[in-house]
Amino acid sequence: MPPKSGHHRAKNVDYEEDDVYSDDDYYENEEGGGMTDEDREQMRIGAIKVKEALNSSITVSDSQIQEALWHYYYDVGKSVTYLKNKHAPATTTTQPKKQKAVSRFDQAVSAASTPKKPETGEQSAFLMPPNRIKELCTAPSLKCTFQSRRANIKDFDTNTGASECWASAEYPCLYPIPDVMDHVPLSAAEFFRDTPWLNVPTHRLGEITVEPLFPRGGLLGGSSKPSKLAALAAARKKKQEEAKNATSTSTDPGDMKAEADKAVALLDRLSVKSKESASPSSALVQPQPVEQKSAQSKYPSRKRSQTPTTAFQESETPTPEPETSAPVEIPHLRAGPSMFASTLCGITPLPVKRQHLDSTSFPLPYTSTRGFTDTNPFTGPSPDDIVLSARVKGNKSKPGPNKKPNGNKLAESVEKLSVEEVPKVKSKNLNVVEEFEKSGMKRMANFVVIGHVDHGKSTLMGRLLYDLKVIDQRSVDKLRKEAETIGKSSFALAWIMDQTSEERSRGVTVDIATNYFETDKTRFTILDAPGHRDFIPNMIAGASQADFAVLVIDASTNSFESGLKGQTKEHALLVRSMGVQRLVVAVNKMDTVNWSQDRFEEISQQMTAFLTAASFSGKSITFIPCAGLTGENVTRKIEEGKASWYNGQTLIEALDASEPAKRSLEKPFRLTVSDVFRGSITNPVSIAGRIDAGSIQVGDTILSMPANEAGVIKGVEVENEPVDWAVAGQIATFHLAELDPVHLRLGDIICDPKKPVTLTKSFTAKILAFEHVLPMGVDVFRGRMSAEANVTKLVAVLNKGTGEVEKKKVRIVKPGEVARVVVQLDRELPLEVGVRVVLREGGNTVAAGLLEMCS
Ligand SMILES: Nc1nc2c(ncn2[C@@H]2O[C@H](COP(=O)(O)OP(=O)(O)OP(=O)(O)O)[C@@H](O)[C@H]2O)c(=O)[nH]1
Repeated sequence: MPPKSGHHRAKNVDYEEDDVYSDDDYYENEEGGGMTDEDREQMRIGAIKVKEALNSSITVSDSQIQEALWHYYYDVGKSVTYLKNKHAPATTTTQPKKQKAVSRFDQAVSAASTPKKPETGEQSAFLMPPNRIKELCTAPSLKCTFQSRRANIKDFDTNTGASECWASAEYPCLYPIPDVMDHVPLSAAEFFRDTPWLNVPTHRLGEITVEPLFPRGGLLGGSSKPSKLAALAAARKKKQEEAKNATSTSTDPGDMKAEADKAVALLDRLSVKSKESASPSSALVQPQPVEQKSAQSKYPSRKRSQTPTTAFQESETPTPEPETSAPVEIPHLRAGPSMFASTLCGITPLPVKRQHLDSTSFPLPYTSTRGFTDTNPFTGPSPDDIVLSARVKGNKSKPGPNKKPNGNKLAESVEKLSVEEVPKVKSKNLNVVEEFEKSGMKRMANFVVIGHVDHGKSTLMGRLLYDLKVIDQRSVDKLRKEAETIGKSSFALAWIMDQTSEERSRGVTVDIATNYFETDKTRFTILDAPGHRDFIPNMIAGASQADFAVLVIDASTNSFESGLKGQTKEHALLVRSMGVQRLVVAVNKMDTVNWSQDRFEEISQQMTAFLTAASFSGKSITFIPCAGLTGENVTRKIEEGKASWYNGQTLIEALDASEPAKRSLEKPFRLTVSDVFRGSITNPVSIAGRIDAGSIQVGDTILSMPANEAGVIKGVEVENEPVDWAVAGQIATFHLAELDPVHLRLGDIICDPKKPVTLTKSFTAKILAFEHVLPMGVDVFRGRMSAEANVTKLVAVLNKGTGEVEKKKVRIVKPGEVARVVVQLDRELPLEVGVRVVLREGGNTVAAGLLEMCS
């Protein structure tokens, strides 16, 4: 049952006359279990394709096909493979080979029952009376191994009381025994009374192997996934095995097959810019071949994790693989016998020999780690030094007239023995704003790539990075090969951005992917957002870090239209209400419409009308025709003769023409946490995020809100290079000290402890309504932070242009209206005036707005 939308709730309200809407609107999304028209259409077409592909090779119901399509986001290939794997084995039971081997048990059972002629194609099927089936499946005293004797009940005939069953060595009993069997009394002993092998001596009886009676579940029946712990253990085990295998070069064809099977899992490791490679210290633990440090390593990207706990689990999972290049001497760690044991056993205890561990055996984590100087335990004074220096300080008599021994020396020295807290991380005490101005740093811009699912966002960004040589040819060739192995060759460029195996196998972006490139003028950060509506919260997190947006639209027939009904409009509205003013509209896949000028103009006109209505200024919107797959008009002009009607900018020129965003350098430091992870062995607590305001430098003390816990900035990295400071607008990584990761959550605000962000329980906001808003329950999103809340009061409807009050006593805010509302949060959030939030309800974006007052 899909969650109720704002539409639904609105229906129960006593409307004013002008507020009445047709019922069709309200139930638009309710039919079809929350499926949109577009979903239904995709489902219909997908089901036809799947049926064609299955080619009546296996019998699968429509609902099973639909389940598979839904699960795989309408990916026909994946759905067909899944259905084949899931249902094909049933046909193997009919293979004559297996049926030949009818066991004596089966013969006995068959003889005792009333046989029914097997149906065509199911020669092995035979009838078994229900009492027998029940005996076989349930009799606790029956000493038989059901691995070879399980009965599968295919169909139960209620008239005859007979079930059509077939014995199978591979398939467990798939259905519960029908209740009607309970009425047929026949014990196991009776059943087997005349069988010669009943008198087998007990010591020769076989062991019982109890197989689960019911299916373990899968896509269509419960979860077949292992628990997180089991998955973790399996991943560890797999990793260890891989490490073992890596040491011995095997040419066994079996190994090669196993390798092929693991293709998808390996993709992560083969990824050009994995999380591990992003970290200098992880490179230390797992040395990479020199050629892997190609041009792209300059701009490695990192996928964001969903939750901080996951982030930690994930980062802890991969255990450092042993270095295979140098033989590692395993130290003998077993302790010698104790004195007591030696006396008892009469052994002369050997002199205690200190274990000498050379640096290759246990490499110190900091031996070659950049930026370690700050964390070297010997650079600072030891605890003894601290006490000694405090003592010296305490004993130092201050010059001046007050220098008089008062007789109470002990009390005086204790008073003076205040041990000053020596910061573990030294600060250079820089004037960061001056440093920034002096640095002559290129201007910086972060842009979020938005648009409906599959409109080509990741491919377009992959192409941009490839053409700008951020990604080298070798890496792209590798990706292409890997994509081909799983039949997704058209996604090779998209894989530059989409790096998780889930994203790659499904062909769908799930979370924000970050990457960097620069032009002569600007250093850009790409935030590639997922297009699928299920991942809107992730898209919001990306949009909250952006200075401007690139809206990608698929120009191909029907795709633009279906995108309009889907996320094209929703994404555009969201970024606008989150403060984004500039929009580059990439009219993509122009190759599919033969670079038609008419199509480009049709899309431009329709989108201009919509975007200006959504309060984007016409001057801030640029339309660029392009084709990410072929690369035309991305960084190079369109091939001559293809689109002589267009002589405007390429995509990269349009990006470069964007005005740099204003940076609030002088404001108190604010950072929105978008990732929490283990940076390296020496940096166990690291966060990443965009600096919203102010500046920061190594050694600064920070406060994590809402936990209200202090910590110290131990290191800063911008684009994976260590730096001394960072300023507003930059997306950076921060290694923290003296802060327990339990106090960090995605979406938290890191701030200046002297000017901390306030915790808010209730706020007044100016919102733009996407759906009907009335006093209702909502989820408030800010970056990756979210909390349950209630819209408690509709204060007024405002004029869109001037913001003046147009109507008080509001009972409902209609879609498209701007209103002032009061929102009560279920828990305190670090929110301030001027912050932008999104209100969602039941998976739909209801409104977005700007905080005007917090309390
Ligand atoms: N013909 C053609 N196909 C393209 C073009 N750009 C992308 N595609 C194809 O469109 C499909 C989807 O591309 P993606 O880049 O994954 O789309 P996306 O918008 O990033 O998808 P999500 O991130 O999951 O929303 C792939 O099969 C691409 O090969 C193009 O310019 N021309």
